[in-house]
Amino acid sequence: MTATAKQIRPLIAGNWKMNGLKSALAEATAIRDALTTDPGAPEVMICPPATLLAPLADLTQGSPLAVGAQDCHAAPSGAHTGDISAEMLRDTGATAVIVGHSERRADHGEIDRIVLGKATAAHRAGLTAIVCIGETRGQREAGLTLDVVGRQLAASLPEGAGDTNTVVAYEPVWAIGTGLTPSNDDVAEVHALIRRDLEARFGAAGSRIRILYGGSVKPTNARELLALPNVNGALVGGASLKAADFLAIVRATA
Ligand SMILES: O=C(CO)COP(=O)(O)O
Repeated sequence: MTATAKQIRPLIAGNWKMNGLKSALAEATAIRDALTTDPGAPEVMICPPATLLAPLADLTQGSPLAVGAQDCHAAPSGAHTGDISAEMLRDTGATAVIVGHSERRADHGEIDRIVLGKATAAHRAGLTAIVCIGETRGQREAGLTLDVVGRQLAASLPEGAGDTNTVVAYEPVWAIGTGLTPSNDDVAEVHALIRRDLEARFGAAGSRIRILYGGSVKPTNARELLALPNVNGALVGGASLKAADFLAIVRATA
């Protein structure tokens, strides 16, 4: 049976990217203090830079605000200067890690095989892998969106993916940080494709894996985007840096 949107608890995750000195913890504290533990409330997560993972995890311990990282190495330990393993992230108190963000795909040449290794590492360490996929502007204009997204999804998700350890984030590259978003129909079309592929590969678990939309989600457009079929939450960049904006997006799931 296909799970309905109502049965899937939405996730609103903030990706702070390379933003946030210690002073940013004040925003996280404001977010933490505004969250409720209502069963109907969405799950809420902040993914700060690695330097803030441990202090944020301390700050949010026992609260409804979860902490995620932005990247991990595929290996558990070893000679990889500057890298951080999924096990080390887990050790900070993080419970999730974003892998395959388009900025890492572009800046660090992370192809699907590398993303797959990182998602596998996340699972090995007991973290939820938030696996990002999405087309560039050129690919959309060439009519390749569904091909690209389908291919990235198939090649980036490990065999052991399920609804408790995996979240998929659809982030059209051209919508990130630009103020542009796809039309509602276009978002719904891509999310429907992702859902079909997840169900075909993972069966019942595939119907429960959360599919987030990301790319210029703001308080002004969140309610509309979050109401679309198979949109089970949002991965928020710029608007997650200010508590008031982020909380407005959290409330838009109601
Ligand atoms: O890349 C994003 C989240 O991972 C989206 O960023 P913006 O919300 O700033 O467009």
